[in-house]
Amino acid sequence: MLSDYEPVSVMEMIVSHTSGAESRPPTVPSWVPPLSKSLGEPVVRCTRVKKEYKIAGREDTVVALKEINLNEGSEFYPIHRGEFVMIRGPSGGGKTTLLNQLGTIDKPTTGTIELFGNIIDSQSRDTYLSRLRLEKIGFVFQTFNLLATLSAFENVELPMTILGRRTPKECRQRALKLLEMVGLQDRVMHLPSELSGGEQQRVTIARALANEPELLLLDEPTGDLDTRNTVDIMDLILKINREQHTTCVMVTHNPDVECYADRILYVSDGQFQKQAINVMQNPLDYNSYISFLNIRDQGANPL
Ligand SMILES: Nc1ncnc2c1ncn2[C@@H]1O[C@H](COP(=O)(O)OP(=O)(O)OP(=O)(O)O)[C@@H](O)[C@H]1O
Repeated sequence: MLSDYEPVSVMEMIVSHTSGAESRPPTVPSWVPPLSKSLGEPVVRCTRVKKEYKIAGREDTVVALKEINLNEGSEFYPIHRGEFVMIRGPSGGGKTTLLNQLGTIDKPTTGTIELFGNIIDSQSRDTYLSRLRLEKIGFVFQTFNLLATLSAFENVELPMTILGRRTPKECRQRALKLLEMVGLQDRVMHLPSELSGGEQQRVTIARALANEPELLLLDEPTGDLDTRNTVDIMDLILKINREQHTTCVMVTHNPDVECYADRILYVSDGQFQKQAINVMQNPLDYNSYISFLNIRDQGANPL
């Protein structure tokens, strides 16, 4: 579906730079510095990462990622500490496969991923990957994935108990603090089924932050939410990104939330097709966001 990543989005109207293999002007340097805010050092790199899936009962494979690069030698530069990157592109293009590689849920068939100095390749052991995941990465999915029989509080406390770096008292205190941070101090003992969709996603975010991850991976976190909750959740993610300098990588189909990212990577046919860098710096409040979308829908450039 071309419309999924062709220049129709909010970001495309406010973007300062796009690049694509076929159209890159010769003046664009191979390494483009992030423009939107002061970022830290490079923390995530991909070097010739290829992912092939074997299909049961068949000889051929599905190539979901075709030797992608996210490093200094490529026009798609590494992800920097504190950067907010979105991944967009058509269905089947390889977005979730890429997120799974960055999240150590899956290993590349060939090539290497570097995550905060840790190298991942086809030989990486599952115990090494799961430890990395527990210590460094927080996940937020579209479908919340909360444990149904545990309260909001217990869901947030659980990853800290598993990691075992805090005393039980510290785990409890931190779980309460995180639930307060996401605005759920009055819903602490509620089960997931007793919470709205937006509230459940807040619990998921609090849980993802429990072990102070360096990388927050989000797969369509607003996919099941209405516009009001989408804005609230995006504001919360942005706050975490800005205030705690947590590096965020988010897959989305929604062009209307692109304005929250520092950089958008467009993935199609298993490759990065282009990237856009946001120079607009202003998170939008709900009312300006809605009028922004209305203006956009009327076909006028809001700027
Ligand atoms: N476990 C698997 N086994 C075989 N093929 C797979 C597997 N997972 C994904 N694929 C294939 O790899 C390609 C990329 O899939 P992926 O889920 O990464 O795309 P996507 O961009 O996230 O799509 P969507 O937006 O629909 O979620 C697709 O052709 C898909 O059919």
